[in-house]
Amino acid sequence: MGFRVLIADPLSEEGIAPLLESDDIHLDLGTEWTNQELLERISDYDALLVRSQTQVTRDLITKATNLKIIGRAGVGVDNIDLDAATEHGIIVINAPNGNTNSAAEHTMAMMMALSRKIPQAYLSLKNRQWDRKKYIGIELKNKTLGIIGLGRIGAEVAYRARGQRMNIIAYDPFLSEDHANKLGIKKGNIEDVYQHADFITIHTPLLKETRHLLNKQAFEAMKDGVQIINCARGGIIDEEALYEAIQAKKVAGAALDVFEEEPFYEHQLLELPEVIATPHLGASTIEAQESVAIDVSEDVIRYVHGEAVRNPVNLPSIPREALSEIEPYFLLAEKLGQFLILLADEPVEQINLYYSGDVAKTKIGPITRNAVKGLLTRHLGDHVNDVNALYLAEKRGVTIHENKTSSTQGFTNLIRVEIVTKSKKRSVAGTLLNGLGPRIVKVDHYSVDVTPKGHLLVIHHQDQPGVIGKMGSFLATKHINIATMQVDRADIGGNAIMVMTVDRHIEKNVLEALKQLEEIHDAISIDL
Ligand SMILES: NC(=O)c1ccc[n+]([C@@H]2O[C@H](COP(=O)([O-])OP(=O)(O)OC[C@H]3O[C@@H](n4cnc5c(N)ncnc54)[C@H](O)[C@@H]3O)[C@@H](O)[C@H]2O)c1
Ligand SMILES: O=C(O)CC[C@@H](O)C(=O)O
Repeated sequence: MGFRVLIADPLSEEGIAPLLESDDIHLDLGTEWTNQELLERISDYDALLVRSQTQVTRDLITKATNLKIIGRAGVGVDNIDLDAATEHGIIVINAPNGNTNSAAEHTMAMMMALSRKIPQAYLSLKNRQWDRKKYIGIELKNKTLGIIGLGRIGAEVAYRARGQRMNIIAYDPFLSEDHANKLGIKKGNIEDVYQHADFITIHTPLLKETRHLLNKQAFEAMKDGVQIINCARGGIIDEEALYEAIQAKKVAGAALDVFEEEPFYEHQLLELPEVIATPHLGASTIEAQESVAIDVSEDVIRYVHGEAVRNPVNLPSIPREALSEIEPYFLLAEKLGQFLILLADEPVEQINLYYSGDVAKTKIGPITRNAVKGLLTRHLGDHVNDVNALYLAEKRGVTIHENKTSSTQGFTNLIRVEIVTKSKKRSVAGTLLNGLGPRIVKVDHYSVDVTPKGHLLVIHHQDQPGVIGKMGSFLATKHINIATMQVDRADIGGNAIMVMTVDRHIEKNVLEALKQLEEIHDAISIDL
Protein backbone atom coordinates (compact mmCIF):
# COMPACT_ATOMS: atom_id res chain seq x y z
CA MET A 1 0.00 0.00 0.00
CA GLY A 2 2.99 2.32 0.47
CA PHE A 3 3.04 5.39 2.67
CA ARG A 4 -0.56 6.55 3.13
CA VAL A 5 -1.17 10.30 3.02
CA LEU A 6 -4.51 11.91 3.85
CA ILE A 7 -5.26 15.42 2.57
CA ALA A 8 -7.92 16.81 4.91
CA ASP A 9 -8.19 20.42 3.61
CA PRO A 10 -8.26 21.56 -0.02
CA LEU A 11 -4.71 21.87 -1.37
CA SER A 12 -3.56 23.09 -4.77
CA GLU A 13 -3.56 20.25 -7.32
CA GLU A 14 -0.34 21.50 -8.91
CA GLY A 15 1.14 21.72 -5.42
CA ILE A 16 0.51 18.08 -4.57
CA ALA A 17 1.87 16.84 -7.92
CA PRO A 18 5.12 15.60 -6.30
CA LEU A 19 3.04 13.30 -4.08
CA LEU A 20 0.83 12.12 -6.95
CA GLU A 21 3.91 11.27 -9.00
CA SER A 22 5.61 9.37 -6.19
CA ASP A 23 5.35 5.56 -6.55
CA ASP A 24 5.76 4.82 -2.85
CA ILE A 25 2.96 7.18 -1.76
CA HIS A 26 -0.76 6.46 -1.69
CA LEU A 27 -2.89 9.62 -1.53
CA ASP A 28 -6.48 9.96 -0.26
CA LEU A 29 -8.70 13.05 -0.20
CA GLY A 30 -10.68 13.57 2.99
CA THR A 31 -11.73 17.14 2.30
CA GLU A 32 -15.43 16.22 2.44
CA TRP A 33 -15.17 14.09 5.56
CA THR A 34 -16.93 15.05 8.78
CA ASN A 35 -14.91 15.33 12.01
CA GLN A 36 -16.35 11.99 13.08
CA GLU A 37 -15.23 10.30 9.85
CA LEU A 38 -11.78 11.77 10.28
CA LEU A 39 -11.58 10.41 13.84
CA GLU A 40 -12.72 6.98 12.69
CA ARG A 41 -10.38 6.69 9.71
CA ILE A 42 -7.22 8.53 10.76
CA SER A 43 -5.54 5.36 12.06
CA ASP A 44 -5.16 4.20 8.43
CA TYR A 45 -2.72 7.01 7.62
CA ASP A 46 0.99 7.67 7.94
CA ALA A 47 0.73 11.36 7.04
CA LEU A 48 -1.95 14.04 7.40
CA LEU A 49 -1.88 17.28 5.39
CA VAL A 50 -4.02 20.25 6.44
CA ARG A 51 -4.48 23.99 5.98
CA SER A 52 -6.08 26.02 8.77
CA GLN A 53 -9.57 24.46 8.78
CA THR A 54 -8.96 20.98 10.18
CA GLN A 55 -8.43 21.04 13.92
CA VAL A 56 -5.72 18.49 14.66
CA THR A 57 -6.68 17.94 18.28
CA ARG A 58 -5.17 15.68 20.95
CA ASP A 59 -8.17 13.41 20.49
CA LEU A 60 -7.47 13.03 16.77
CA ILE A 61 -3.74 12.52 17.39
CA THR A 62 -4.43 9.83 20.00
CA LYS A 63 -6.55 7.93 17.49
CA ALA A 64 -3.91 8.35 14.77
CA THR A 65 -1.96 5.26 15.78
CA ASN A 66 0.04 5.07 12.54
CA LEU A 67 0.59 8.77 11.98
CA LYS A 68 4.21 9.82 11.56
CA ILE A 69 4.03 13.28 10.05
CA ILE A 70 1.54 16.17 9.99
CA GLY A 71 2.03 18.77 7.26
CA ARG A 72 0.56 22.26 7.56
CA ALA A 73 0.31 23.93 4.16
CA GLY A 74 0.88 27.42 5.55
CA VAL A 75 2.55 29.12 8.50
CA GLY A 76 0.31 29.12 11.60
CA VAL A 77 0.20 25.80 13.46
CA ASP A 78 -2.30 26.95 16.08
CA ASN A 79 -4.84 24.42 14.68
CA ILE A 80 -2.46 21.56 15.58
CA ASP A 81 -1.93 20.31 19.14
CA LEU A 82 1.86 20.44 19.00
CA ASP A 83 2.36 19.02 22.49
CA ALA A 84 0.23 15.99 21.67
CA ALA A 85 2.06 15.48 18.37
CA THR A 86 5.45 15.67 20.10
CA GLU A 87 4.39 13.28 22.86
CA HIS A 88 3.29 10.76 20.21
CA GLY A 89 6.53 11.21 18.29
CA ILE A 90 4.76 12.74 15.29
CA ILE A 91 6.80 15.27 13.39
CA VAL A 92 4.96 18.46 12.42
CA ILE A 93 6.13 20.39 9.37
CA ASN A 94 4.83 23.63 7.87
CA ALA A 95 5.42 25.82 4.84
CA PRO A 96 6.57 29.09 6.36
CA ASN A 97 7.72 30.91 3.24
CA GLY A 98 5.22 30.08 0.52
CA ASN A 99 2.47 32.53 1.46
CA THR A 100 4.49 35.44 2.88
CA ASN A 101 4.09 37.54 -0.23
CA SER A 102 0.35 36.93 -0.54
CA ALA A 103 -0.28 37.69 3.13
CA ALA A 104 1.74 40.92 2.86
CA GLU A 105 -0.14 41.97 -0.30
CA HIS A 106 -3.46 41.19 1.37
CA THR A 107 -2.47 43.32 4.37
CA MET A 108 -1.69 46.25 2.07
CA ALA A 109 -4.95 45.74 0.17
CA MET A 110 -6.85 45.73 3.47
CA MET A 111 -5.09 48.88 4.70
CA MET A 112 -5.81 50.74 1.47
CA ALA A 113 -9.41 49.55 1.36
CA LEU A 114 -9.79 50.65 4.98
CA SER A 115 -8.27 54.10 4.53
CA ARG A 116 -10.43 54.80 1.46
CA LYS A 117 -13.55 52.97 2.69
CA ILE A 118 -13.72 51.07 -0.58
CA PRO A 119 -15.87 48.13 0.59
CA GLN A 120 -18.39 50.46 2.26
CA ALA A 121 -18.61 52.71 -0.81
CA TYR A 122 -18.98 49.70 -3.10
CA LEU A 123 -21.80 48.31 -0.97
CA SER A 124 -23.55 51.70 -0.96
CA LEU A 125 -23.30 51.96 -4.75
CA LYS A 126 -24.62 48.42 -5.14
CA ASN A 127 -27.57 49.63 -3.06
CA ARG A 128 -28.08 52.40 -5.62
CA GLN A 129 -26.65 55.24 -3.48
CA TRP A 130 -24.29 57.82 -5.01
CA ASP A 131 -22.77 59.16 -1.81
CA ARG A 132 -19.47 61.00 -2.19
CA LYS A 133 -19.44 62.91 1.10
CA LYS A 134 -19.84 59.89 3.34
CA TYR A 135 -16.83 58.06 1.96
CA ILE A 136 -14.06 60.56 2.42
CA GLY A 137 -10.89 58.70 3.31
CA ILE A 138 -7.40 59.55 4.47
CA GLU A 139 -4.07 59.21 2.66
CA LEU A 140 -1.43 56.78 3.77
CA LYS A 141 1.39 59.12 2.78
CA ASN A 142 3.16 60.57 5.84
CA LYS A 143 1.00 58.55 8.22
CA THR A 144 2.70 56.29 10.74
CA LEU A 145 2.23 52.58 10.41
CA GLY A 146 2.86 50.57 13.57
CA ILE A 147 3.85 46.96 12.90
CA ILE A 148 3.64 44.47 15.76
CA GLY A 149 5.69 41.41 14.81
CA LEU A 150 8.41 42.00 12.25
CA GLY A 151 8.99 38.48 10.99
CA ARG A 152 8.60 37.34 7.39
CA ILE A 153 5.24 39.02 6.68
CA GLY A 154 5.76 42.05 8.92
CA ALA A 155 9.02 42.85 7.11
CA GLU A 156 7.37 42.51 3.66
CA VAL A 157 4.59 44.83 4.80
CA ALA A 158 7.18 47.35 6.01
CA TYR A 159 8.90 47.22 2.63
CA ARG A 160 5.63 47.85 0.78
CA ALA A 161 4.41 50.54 3.19
CA ARG A 162 7.61 52.49 2.59
CA GLY A 163 6.57 52.54 -1.06
CA GLN A 164 3.40 54.28 0.12
CA ARG A 165 5.70 56.82 1.81
CA MET A 166 4.52 55.90 5.29
CA ASN A 167 6.66 56.28 8.40
CA ILE A 168 7.08 52.95 10.07
CA ILE A 169 7.59 52.03 13.68
CA ALA A 170 7.83 48.36 14.57
CA TYR A 171 7.88 46.31 17.73
CA ASP A 172 9.25 42.78 17.79
CA PRO A 173 11.25 41.36 20.69
CA PHE A 174 13.79 40.03 18.17
CA LEU A 175 14.13 43.19 16.10
CA SER A 176 17.68 44.56 16.22
CA GLU A 177 18.54 48.22 15.64
CA ASP A 178 20.67 47.10 12.72
CA HIS A 179 17.84 45.22 10.98
CA ALA A 180 15.45 48.15 11.57
CA ASN A 181 17.97 50.53 10.00
CA LYS A 182 18.40 48.24 7.00
CA LEU A 183 14.62 48.24 6.48
CA GLY A 184 14.52 52.01 6.91
CA ILE A 185 12.11 51.82 9.83
CA LYS A 186 12.10 52.85 13.48
CA LYS A 187 12.39 50.25 16.23
CA GLY A 188 10.20 50.90 19.25
CA ASN A 189 8.56 49.15 22.14
CA ILE A 190 4.89 48.32 22.07
CA GLU A 191 3.95 51.54 23.91
CA ASP A 192 5.79 53.59 21.25
CA VAL A 193 3.72 51.83 18.60
CA TYR A 194 0.48 52.59 20.45
CA GLN A 195 1.49 56.19 21.03
CA HIS A 196 2.61 57.09 17.50
CA ALA A 197 0.79 54.88 14.99
CA ASP A 198 -2.14 56.00 12.82
CA PHE A 199 -2.49 52.45 11.51
CA ILE A 200 -1.51 49.34 13.45
CA THR A 201 -1.02 46.01 11.74
CA ILE A 202 -0.34 42.75 13.59
CA HIS A 203 1.95 40.01 12.30
CA THR A 204 2.75 37.80 15.29
CA PRO A 205 1.78 34.16 15.75
CA LEU A 206 -1.10 33.37 18.10
CA LEU A 207 0.66 32.29 21.30
CA LYS A 208 -0.18 32.38 24.99
CA GLU A 209 1.73 35.68 25.13
CA THR A 210 -0.06 37.24 22.16
CA ARG A 211 -3.63 36.12 22.96
CA HIS A 212 -5.65 39.33 23.43
CA LEU A 213 -2.50 41.41 23.01
CA LEU A 214 -4.76 44.14 21.63
CA ASN A 215 -7.16 44.47 24.56
CA LYS A 216 -9.03 47.30 26.32
CA GLN A 217 -5.83 48.77 27.86
CA ALA A 218 -3.99 48.55 24.55
CA PHE A 219 -6.76 50.40 22.68
CA GLU A 220 -6.82 53.06 25.42
CA ALA A 221 -3.08 53.63 24.96
CA MET A 222 -3.47 54.18 21.20
CA LYS A 223 -3.93 57.45 19.32
CA ASP A 224 -7.53 58.63 18.88
CA GLY A 225 -8.80 57.57 15.46
CA VAL A 226 -6.28 54.74 15.02
CA GLN A 227 -7.11 52.09 12.40
CA ILE A 228 -6.35 48.41 12.98
CA ILE A 229 -5.46 45.67 10.50
CA ASN A 230 -5.27 42.00 11.44
CA CYS A 231 -4.24 39.49 8.79
CA ALA A 232 -2.37 37.31 11.30
CA ARG A 233 -4.60 35.39 13.67
CA GLY A 234 -7.96 35.91 15.36
CA GLY A 235 -7.46 35.80 19.10
CA ILE A 236 -4.59 38.30 19.04
CA ILE A 237 -7.33 40.95 19.23
CA ASP A 238 -9.90 40.87 22.02
CA GLU A 239 -12.94 41.25 19.74
CA GLU A 240 -15.21 42.53 22.51
CA ALA A 241 -12.68 45.27 23.39
CA LEU A 242 -12.33 46.21 19.72
CA TYR A 243 -16.11 46.48 19.37
CA GLU A 244 -16.29 48.83 22.35
CA ALA A 245 -13.31 50.89 21.19
CA ILE A 246 -14.97 51.41 17.78
CA GLN A 247 -18.28 52.35 19.35
CA ALA A 248 -16.47 54.82 21.61
CA LYS A 249 -14.85 56.31 18.43
CA LYS A 250 -11.39 55.59 19.87
CA VAL A 251 -10.72 53.27 16.94
CA ALA A 252 -11.82 54.72 13.57
CA GLY A 253 -11.80 51.47 11.64
CA ALA A 254 -10.64 47.91 11.46
CA ALA A 255 -9.78 45.53 8.61
CA LEU A 256 -9.95 41.92 9.70
CA ASP A 257 -9.04 38.77 7.78
CA VAL A 258 -8.99 36.49 10.81
CA PHE A 259 -11.30 35.91 13.77
CA GLU A 260 -11.37 34.24 17.16
CA GLU A 261 -13.81 31.59 15.88
CA GLU A 262 -13.78 30.54 12.24
CA PRO A 263 -15.84 29.99 10.21
CA PHE A 264 -18.86 32.10 11.21
CA TYR A 265 -21.89 33.50 9.44
CA GLU A 266 -22.95 36.18 11.95
CA HIS A 267 -20.50 38.43 13.78
CA GLN A 268 -21.13 41.41 16.01
CA LEU A 269 -18.12 43.27 14.59
CA LEU A 270 -19.47 43.04 11.05
CA GLU A 271 -22.52 45.04 12.12
CA LEU A 272 -20.24 48.07 12.54
CA PRO A 273 -19.78 50.15 9.34
CA GLU A 274 -16.20 50.91 10.42
CA VAL A 275 -15.25 47.25 10.06
CA ILE A 276 -14.26 45.64 6.77
CA ALA A 277 -13.47 41.95 6.54
CA THR A 278 -12.46 38.98 4.44
CA PRO A 279 -12.92 35.30 5.34
CA HIS A 280 -9.28 34.36 6.07
CA LEU A 281 -8.04 35.02 2.53
CA GLY A 282 -4.50 36.22 3.30
CA ALA A 283 -2.91 33.15 1.75
CA SER A 284 -5.60 32.52 -0.84
CA THR A 285 -3.79 33.14 -4.09
CA ILE A 286 -2.95 30.65 -6.79
CA GLU A 287 0.76 31.29 -6.26
CA ALA A 288 0.73 30.92 -2.48
CA GLN A 289 -1.42 27.80 -2.48
CA GLU A 290 0.75 26.12 -5.07
CA SER A 291 3.90 27.07 -3.24
CA VAL A 292 2.82 25.91 0.25
CA ALA A 293 1.46 22.63 -1.11
CA ILE A 294 4.72 21.97 -2.99
CA ASP A 295 6.73 22.73 0.16
CA VAL A 296 4.82 20.27 2.39
CA SER A 297 4.61 17.63 -0.36
CA GLU A 298 8.37 17.73 -0.89
CA ASP A 299 9.00 17.51 2.83
CA VAL A 300 6.74 14.44 3.12
CA ILE A 301 8.70 12.83 0.28
CA ARG A 302 11.97 13.67 2.06
CA TYR A 303 10.58 12.05 5.19
CA VAL A 304 9.55 8.90 3.32
CA HIS A 305 13.05 8.66 1.84
CA GLY A 306 14.61 8.98 5.29
CA GLU A 307 16.03 12.43 4.57
CA ALA A 308 15.88 15.40 6.94
CA VAL A 309 12.78 17.56 6.43
CA ARG A 310 13.27 21.26 5.63
CA ASN A 311 10.60 22.84 7.80
CA PRO A 312 10.13 20.93 11.05
CA VAL A 313 8.06 22.72 13.70
CA ASN A 314 8.60 20.43 16.70
CA LEU A 315 12.25 19.61 16.00
CA PRO A 316 15.11 22.09 15.68
CA SER A 317 15.67 22.72 12.00
CA ILE A 318 19.20 22.03 10.83
CA PRO A 319 20.72 23.89 7.88
CA ARG A 320 21.68 21.50 5.08
CA GLU A 321 25.46 22.06 5.40
CA ALA A 322 25.33 21.49 9.16
CA LEU A 323 23.25 18.34 8.68
CA SER A 324 25.77 16.70 6.38
CA GLU A 325 28.39 17.31 9.08
CA ILE A 326 26.43 15.80 11.99
CA GLU A 327 24.32 13.09 10.31
CA PRO A 328 27.12 10.46 10.45
CA TYR A 329 27.19 10.79 14.26
CA PHE A 330 23.46 9.96 14.60
CA LEU A 331 23.97 6.20 14.24
CA LEU A 332 27.00 6.18 16.56
CA ALA A 333 25.07 8.07 19.25
CA GLU A 334 22.01 5.82 18.95
CA LYS A 335 24.14 2.66 19.18
CA LEU A 336 26.01 4.00 22.22
CA GLY A 337 22.64 4.59 23.89
CA GLN A 338 21.33 1.13 22.97
CA PHE A 339 24.52 -0.50 24.29
CA LEU A 340 24.74 1.51 27.49
CA ILE A 341 21.18 0.98 28.67
CA LEU A 342 21.82 -2.75 28.92
CA LEU A 343 24.64 -2.12 31.40
CA ALA A 344 22.17 -0.39 33.77
CA ASP A 345 20.61 -2.48 36.50
CA GLU A 346 18.84 0.44 38.22
CA PRO A 347 16.57 3.20 36.88
CA VAL A 348 18.47 5.94 35.06
CA GLU A 349 18.26 9.32 36.79
CA GLN A 350 20.65 11.37 34.70
CA ILE A 351 22.23 11.19 31.25
CA ASN A 352 25.50 13.05 30.67
CA LEU A 353 26.93 13.47 27.21
CA TYR A 354 30.55 14.49 26.63
CA TYR A 355 31.54 15.61 23.15
CA SER A 356 35.16 16.18 22.17
CA GLY A 357 37.28 16.69 19.06
CA ASP A 358 35.58 17.43 15.71
CA VAL A 359 32.12 16.50 16.96
CA ALA A 360 32.34 19.16 19.67
CA LYS A 361 32.56 21.79 16.93
CA THR A 362 29.17 20.75 15.48
CA LYS A 363 25.53 21.31 16.46
CA ILE A 364 25.32 18.60 19.14
CA GLY A 365 21.59 18.86 20.03
CA PRO A 366 20.36 16.46 17.32
CA ILE A 367 23.17 13.99 18.20
CA THR A 368 22.03 14.04 21.83
CA ARG A 369 18.45 13.27 20.71
CA ASN A 370 19.74 10.16 18.95
CA ALA A 371 21.71 8.99 22.00
CA VAL A 372 18.65 9.47 24.22
CA LYS A 373 16.49 7.70 21.62
CA GLY A 374 18.89 4.73 21.76
CA LEU A 375 18.77 4.67 25.55
CA LEU A 376 14.97 4.78 25.71
CA THR A 377 14.03 2.53 22.79
CA ARG A 378 15.20 -0.61 24.53
CA HIS A 379 12.58 -0.26 27.26
CA LEU A 380 9.93 1.99 25.71
CA GLY A 381 9.78 0.47 22.25
CA ASP A 382 9.87 1.71 18.71
CA HIS A 383 7.57 4.67 19.25
CA VAL A 384 10.55 6.57 20.67
CA ASN A 385 12.00 8.80 17.97
CA ASP A 386 13.91 12.06 17.49
CA VAL A 387 10.74 14.05 18.06
CA ASN A 388 9.73 12.67 21.46
CA ALA A 389 12.99 11.28 22.93
CA LEU A 390 13.80 14.31 25.10
CA TYR A 391 10.16 14.73 26.11
CA LEU A 392 9.88 11.08 27.18
CA ALA A 393 13.12 11.28 29.18
CA GLU A 394 12.00 14.47 30.89
CA LYS A 395 8.60 12.96 31.67
CA ARG A 396 10.39 10.14 33.51
CA GLY A 397 12.34 12.66 35.56
CA VAL A 398 15.62 11.94 33.73
CA THR A 399 17.82 15.02 33.40
CA ILE A 400 20.12 15.41 30.40
CA HIS A 401 23.39 17.35 30.44
CA GLU A 402 25.47 18.06 27.36
CA ASN A 403 29.15 18.91 27.75
CA LYS A 404 31.88 19.80 25.31
CA THR A 405 35.33 18.75 26.53
CA SER A 406 38.88 18.81 25.22
CA SER A 407 39.61 15.22 26.27
CA THR A 408 39.74 13.45 22.89
CA GLN A 409 41.92 10.60 24.26
CA GLY A 410 43.77 10.47 20.96
CA PHE A 411 40.66 10.22 18.74
CA THR A 412 39.71 12.90 16.23
CA ASN A 413 36.15 12.77 17.55
CA LEU A 414 34.75 11.17 20.70
CA ILE A 415 31.28 10.90 22.20
CA ARG A 416 30.96 9.56 25.73
CA VAL A 417 27.51 8.80 27.10
CA GLU A 418 27.20 8.33 30.84
CA ILE A 419 24.19 7.23 32.85
CA VAL A 420 23.82 7.97 36.50
CA THR A 421 21.66 5.64 38.61
CA LYS A 422 21.03 5.64 42.36
CA SER A 423 24.27 3.86 43.24
CA LYS A 424 26.57 4.05 40.21
CA LYS A 425 27.68 5.62 36.98
CA ARG A 426 28.20 3.61 33.78
CA SER A 427 29.53 4.95 30.54
CA VAL A 428 30.42 4.04 27.01
CA ALA A 429 32.41 6.05 24.50
CA GLY A 430 32.57 5.83 20.75
CA THR A 431 34.16 7.40 17.75
CA LEU A 432 33.56 7.61 14.02
CA LEU A 433 36.58 6.03 12.36
CA ASN A 434 37.25 7.63 9.04
CA GLY A 435 35.75 5.38 6.38
CA LEU A 436 35.04 2.57 8.85
CA GLY A 437 32.00 3.97 10.65
CA PRO A 438 31.06 3.80 14.35
CA ARG A 439 33.30 2.11 16.91
CA ILE A 440 32.87 1.64 20.65
CA VAL A 441 36.24 2.47 22.17
CA LYS A 442 35.55 2.54 25.91
CA VAL A 443 33.22 0.68 28.23
CA ASP A 444 33.49 2.42 31.59
CA HIS A 445 37.28 2.77 32.00
CA TYR A 446 38.17 -0.21 29.82
CA SER A 447 39.53 0.31 26.32
CA VAL A 448 37.99 -1.79 23.56
CA ASP A 449 37.52 -1.61 19.79
CA VAL A 450 34.09 -2.94 18.90
CA THR A 451 31.83 -2.37 15.91
CA PRO A 452 28.41 -1.68 17.46
CA LYS A 453 26.54 -4.14 15.27
CA GLY A 454 25.12 -7.64 15.59
CA HIS A 455 25.18 -9.83 18.73
CA LEU A 456 27.55 -8.69 21.44
CA LEU A 457 28.48 -10.37 24.70
CA VAL A 458 29.97 -8.28 27.50
CA ILE A 459 31.65 -10.22 30.32
CA HIS A 460 33.04 -8.75 33.51
CA HIS A 461 35.52 -11.21 34.99
CA GLN A 462 38.57 -11.72 37.16
CA ASP A 463 41.84 -11.42 35.29
CA GLN A 464 43.24 -14.97 35.71
CA PRO A 465 45.04 -17.43 33.45
CA GLY A 466 42.62 -19.75 31.64
CA VAL A 467 39.44 -17.62 31.88
CA ILE A 468 39.40 -16.78 28.20
CA GLY A 469 39.85 -20.44 27.24
CA LYS A 470 37.12 -21.47 29.67
CA MET A 471 34.76 -18.93 28.13
CA GLY A 472 35.53 -20.13 24.59
CA SER A 473 34.93 -23.77 25.56
CA PHE A 474 31.70 -22.91 27.35
CA LEU A 475 30.32 -21.03 24.35
CA ALA A 476 31.42 -23.87 22.05
CA THR A 477 29.28 -26.31 24.07
CA LYS A 478 26.31 -24.03 23.32
CA HIS A 479 27.24 -23.84 19.60
CA ILE A 480 28.00 -20.14 19.87
CA ASN A 481 30.79 -19.05 17.55
CA ILE A 482 32.97 -16.08 18.57
CA ALA A 483 33.63 -13.70 15.67
CA THR A 484 35.72 -11.04 17.49
CA MET A 485 37.00 -10.61 21.02
CA GLN A 486 38.40 -7.65 22.95
CA VAL A 487 39.89 -7.90 26.44
CA ASP A 488 41.06 -5.22 28.87
CA ARG A 489 41.73 -5.12 32.59
CA ALA A 490 42.08 -2.60 35.40
CA ASP A 491 45.17 -4.25 36.96
CA ILE A 492 47.02 -7.55 36.64
CA GLY A 493 44.80 -10.08 38.40
CA GLY A 494 42.10 -7.42 38.94
CA ASN A 495 38.74 -6.72 37.34
CA ALA A 496 38.65 -7.23 33.61
CA ILE A 497 36.25 -7.03 30.67
CA MET A 498 35.69 -9.12 27.55
CA VAL A 499 33.55 -7.79 24.70
CA MET A 500 32.80 -10.40 22.05
CA THR A 501 30.87 -10.37 18.82
CA VAL A 502 29.14 -13.71 18.43
CA ASP A 503 27.22 -15.21 15.53
CA ARG A 504 23.85 -15.50 17.16
CA HIS A 505 21.62 -14.16 19.90
CA ILE A 506 22.48 -15.52 23.35
CA GLU A 507 19.51 -16.84 25.30
CA LYS A 508 18.82 -15.92 28.90
CA ASN A 509 19.49 -19.43 30.25
CA VAL A 510 22.92 -19.46 28.56
CA LEU A 511 23.74 -16.14 30.21
CA GLU A 512 22.63 -17.44 33.60
CA ALA A 513 24.82 -20.52 33.19
CA LEU A 514 27.74 -18.29 32.20
CA LYS A 515 27.35 -16.22 35.34
CA GLN A 516 27.72 -19.39 37.40
CA LEU A 517 31.34 -19.85 36.19
CA GLU A 518 33.68 -19.03 39.05
CA GLU A 519 35.67 -16.12 37.58
CA ILE A 520 32.70 -14.44 35.85
CA HIS A 521 31.17 -11.46 37.67
CA ASP A 522 28.56 -10.54 35.11
CA ALA A 523 27.48 -11.39 31.57
CA ILE A 524 25.29 -9.18 29.38
CA SER A 525 24.01 -9.95 25.92
CA ILE A 526 23.41 -6.97 23.64
CA ASP A 527 21.80 -7.22 20.22
CA LEU A 528 22.35 -4.07 18.14
N1 LIG B 1 -4.25 35.57 6.98
C1 LIG B 1 -3.59 34.56 6.47
O1 LIG B 1 -4.09 33.81 5.65
C2 LIG B 1 -2.18 34.32 6.90
C3 LIG B 1 -1.24 33.88 5.96
C4 LIG B 1 0.07 33.65 6.38
C5 LIG B 1 0.42 33.86 7.71
N2 LIG B 1 -0.53 34.26 8.58
C6 LIG B 1 -0.18 34.51 9.98
O2 LIG B 1 0.65 35.68 10.02
C7 LIG B 1 1.44 35.66 11.20
C8 LIG B 1 2.88 36.02 10.87
O3 LIG B 1 3.44 35.07 10.01
P1 LIG B 1 5.01 35.15 9.63
O4 LIG B 1 5.23 34.15 8.57
O5 LIG B 1 5.42 36.55 9.40
O6 LIG B 1 5.63 34.62 10.99
P2 LIG B 1 7.12 34.84 11.54
O7 LIG B 1 7.36 33.78 12.50
O8 LIG B 1 8.07 35.04 10.41
O9 LIG B 1 7.01 36.24 12.32
C9 LIG B 1 6.35 36.40 13.52
C10 LIG B 1 7.08 37.47 14.30
O10 LIG B 1 6.32 37.80 15.45
C11 LIG B 1 7.24 38.13 16.48
N3 LIG B 1 6.58 38.09 17.77
C12 LIG B 1 6.29 36.99 18.52
N4 LIG B 1 5.69 37.39 19.67
C13 LIG B 1 5.61 38.74 19.62
C14 LIG B 1 5.06 39.71 20.51
N5 LIG B 1 4.51 39.37 21.67
N6 LIG B 1 5.13 41.01 20.15
C15 LIG B 1 5.71 41.36 18.97
N7 LIG B 1 6.23 40.49 18.09
C16 LIG B 1 6.17 39.19 18.42
C17 LIG B 1 8.33 37.11 16.32
O11 LIG B 1 9.53 37.54 16.93
C18 LIG B 1 8.47 37.02 14.80
O12 LIG B 1 9.47 37.90 14.32
C19 LIG B 1 1.22 34.27 11.79
O13 LIG B 1 0.24 34.38 12.80
C20 LIG B 1 0.66 33.47 10.65
O14 LIG B 1 -0.10 32.39 11.08
C21 LIG B 1 -1.81 34.50 8.21
O1 LIG C 1 -4.64 27.83 4.90
C1 LIG C 1 -4.85 29.02 4.72
O2 LIG C 1 -5.33 29.49 3.70
C2 LIG C 1 -4.45 30.00 5.80
C3 LIG C 1 -2.99 30.05 5.97
C4 LIG C 1 -2.51 31.07 6.93
O3 LIG C 1 -3.41 31.42 7.91
C5 LIG C 1 -1.20 30.65 7.52
O4 LIG C 1 -1.03 30.75 8.73
O5 LIG C 1 -0.34 30.22 6.75
